[in-house]
Amino acid sequence: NITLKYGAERIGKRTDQPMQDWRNYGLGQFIHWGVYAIPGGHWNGKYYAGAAEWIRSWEGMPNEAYDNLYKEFNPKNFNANAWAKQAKELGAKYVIITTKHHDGFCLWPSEYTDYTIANTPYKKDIIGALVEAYDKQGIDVYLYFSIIDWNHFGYKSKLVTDKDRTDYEVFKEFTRNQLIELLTRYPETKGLWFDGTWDAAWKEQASYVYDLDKELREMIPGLIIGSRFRPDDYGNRHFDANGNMMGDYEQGWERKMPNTIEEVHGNDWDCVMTIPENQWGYHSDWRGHVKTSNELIEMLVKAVALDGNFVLNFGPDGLGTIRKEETKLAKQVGEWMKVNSTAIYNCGYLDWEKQDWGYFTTNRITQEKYMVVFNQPISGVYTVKTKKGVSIEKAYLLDNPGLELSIEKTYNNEFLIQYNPENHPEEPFVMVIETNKDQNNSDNQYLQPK
Ligand SMILES: C[C@@H]1N[C@@H](c2nc3ccccc3[nH]2)[C@H](O)[C@@H]1O
Repeated sequence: NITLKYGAERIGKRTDQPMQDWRNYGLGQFIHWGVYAIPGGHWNGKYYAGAAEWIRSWEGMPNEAYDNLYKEFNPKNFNANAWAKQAKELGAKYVIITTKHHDGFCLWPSEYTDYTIANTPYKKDIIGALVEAYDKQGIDVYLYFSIIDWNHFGYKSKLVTDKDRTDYEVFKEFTRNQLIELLTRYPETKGLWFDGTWDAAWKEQASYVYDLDKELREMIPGLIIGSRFRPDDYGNRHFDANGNMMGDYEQGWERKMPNTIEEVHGNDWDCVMTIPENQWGYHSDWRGHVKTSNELIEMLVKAVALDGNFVLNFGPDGLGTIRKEETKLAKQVGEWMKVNSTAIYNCGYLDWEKQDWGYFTTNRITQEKYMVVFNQPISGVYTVKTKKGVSIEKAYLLDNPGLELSIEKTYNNEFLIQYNPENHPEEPFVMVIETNKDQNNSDNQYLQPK
């Protein structure tokens, strides 16, 4: 074990209520919005192949041109209540909103820079409007904040000269001021989602970030901050030199997912996912694979089945409209959630062997168990291997509890549930299974020894 001053503040999951609420969300919405939505991945008639929110870094986009875009930012179609209502219908329990992306443009009227929404034709506080609208829908609000800030003179990716260092000190205080400003203006914030913390310059700031982390957490009790914020004494991120996670949940799953429970190391985690292959901000020409609702639902279920949260990204256009492809998917996923969210909300990992037909989830509060089916077996036989002493007493479809499914028990304690629907289901469906243990749970005030 290596002695660290700035390593993991805790081993194992946080157990307080705010974190239990976070753990039980299941589904979240990411919003990437900013001046990058104006060019939407094109400039001077040329197509930008990278992620649209990175267009400033493209040699086809002169910095001068990009840095003046804010003077035409006037999203006349922006309607925070419409976005929040759509998120409610999607079934998102929380939202993560970009306050400032790598370009440094602030969607709130920060007093620490002129590069903000206050100095655009639109003028009004976008973050304030969104926080209020999502709060009204009962959707918890988290703020995304990029440490990388291409607009600030003091931002450096690495510290070489003495001047770099003195400039960077100014940048560190600017960053601290903006974060305190955000939590002061929006005390409803439940957490911060940091990004852009991979630079060498930032990785040298263990002591400053450790103190800033503490200061921010003291401002809002229960504040939730992931692993993509602090570096340890040696510049390690996410996991310190002893392999312990820093922060409250692992933020390493950007556009990718774990496949086994071992890969999540017993930590809470989120997967943040784009609908196209790699576009967070608005790109008017999505190329490559655009995920279907069934693909997104399977990712959501896989995340929950492995004790994580799934955060689906939306990138509104330069006028504040959520594009039709995203609206369609929000509706499709939302319709599925209306019928099946019982297997998502408050659910997590069940330590039974994964089967080919799909995923197990279990409700952390009621212990009810679910089978979410993506691959219907030709045989109509759904194999379930339980733990020793656990037998399946009952199985039925979540959306048709009256139709009990037949169960066969084999000699080596496997259970074969038979289900042959007349027609091929068009989308994933959920079976509920009840075990002898569940019966005991419901009767446990009588059966357990005094
Ligand atoms: C949540 C995502 N994180 C940002 C990002 N920038 C990256 C640079 C290199 C590799 C991965 C990156 N992800 C993306 O722009 C988006 O905000």
